[in-house]
Amino acid sequence: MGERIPEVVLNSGEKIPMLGLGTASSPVPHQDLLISSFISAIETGCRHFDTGALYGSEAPLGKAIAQALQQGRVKTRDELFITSKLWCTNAHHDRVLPALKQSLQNLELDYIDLYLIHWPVSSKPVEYKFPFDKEDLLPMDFKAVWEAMEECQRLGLVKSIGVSNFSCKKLSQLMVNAKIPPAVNQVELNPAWQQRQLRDFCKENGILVSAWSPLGACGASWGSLAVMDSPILKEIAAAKGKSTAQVSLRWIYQQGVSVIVKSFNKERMKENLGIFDWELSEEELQQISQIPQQRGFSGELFISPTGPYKTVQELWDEDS
Ligand SMILES: NC(=O)C1=CN([C@@H]2O[C@H](COP(=O)(O)OP(=O)(O)OC[C@H]3O[C@@H](n4cnc5c(N)ncnc54)[C@H](OP(=O)(O)O)[C@@H]3O)[C@@H](O)[C@H]2O)C=CC1
Ligand SMILES: O=C[C@H](O)[C@@H](O)[C@@H](O)[C@H](O)C(=O)O
Repeated sequence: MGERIPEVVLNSGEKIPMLGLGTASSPVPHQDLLISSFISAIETGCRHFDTGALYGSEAPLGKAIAQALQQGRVKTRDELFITSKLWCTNAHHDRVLPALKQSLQNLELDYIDLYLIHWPVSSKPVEYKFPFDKEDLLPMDFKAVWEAMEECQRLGLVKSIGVSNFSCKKLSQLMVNAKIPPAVNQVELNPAWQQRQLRDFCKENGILVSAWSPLGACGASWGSLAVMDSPILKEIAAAKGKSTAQVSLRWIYQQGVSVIVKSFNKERMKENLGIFDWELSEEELQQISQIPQQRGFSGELFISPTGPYKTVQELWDEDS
């Protein structure tokens, strides 16, 4: 068992580990590699796993969980925190529950801990394909989709519900009719994209912000080295005898944001867990606040002349 990972209590009353293993990778590796990576993550002490209908990692994660329980690496399923996400094609009132049941079947689980609306956009309920055809993009009926998400929680199939890639404005629109507030908003967040306005808004509304691409997705086609090559982060890392990745992950955690970091390498998994027994000083935090800000994932994928968002400004609402 590695470093004890701190937990916080969500507005649902459920606890969430403040660091989780991201499982998205493109292309999707062989299922056996994914299963062994997830077993390794459990061995290093990771208990929070982030997947989604989009990722192709639900089934191997389910197999890794079953193996870990059978091998006694975790005593009960309740020790784990499993997040999955509703994809755009199923972001329609009557398709939410069937989509969740499909994810539960893939994961071989009776419930998941957190279910997120993946993007604030629906698409025609055609057979799943990715990349999707932009003419299939549709406005999301926040009220109807969120009512269906709330029903999933009331049925006990999910412990907490939330969103991903929602701006302050879109969160406000969703919360107008919400009977259950979103517990989490999972967004791109790292020292090169600090999302201060969104963090302040979510804190005021009791919503936990969770950071995706905390290392700038340095391995993804659309990712960047803005984090891993940051002179400020590298200088702080050298002075503290930590890695640049650890400084980035620690900075995120020290903002009260949970971290979803992907690594399929056991040594780097261990490295990423080593962020809870030291801290960044006020001076170091001040230095990091000076890092030039640039969103990594533009969201162009969801922009269409016939879609709900015709510009990235309409998607992100100028959050910074
Ligand atoms: N809600 C959403 O829309 C989105 C959610 N996500 C979630 O967030 C997760 C993490 O974000 P992701 O975009 O994957 O990118 P990350 O910022 O987590 O970076 C992952 C990359 O960093 C490498 N890496 C990991 N640890 C280290 C380290 N200590 N030192 C150097 N390199 C390291 C990994 O390589 P290696 O594996 O070889 O270690 C991988 O190539 C995703 O897997 C997914 O679960 C991601 C994007 C969007
Ligand atoms: O949607 C497809 C795009 O790759 C982008 O959405 C992904 O980064 C996805 O959000 C994820 O969760 O990894």
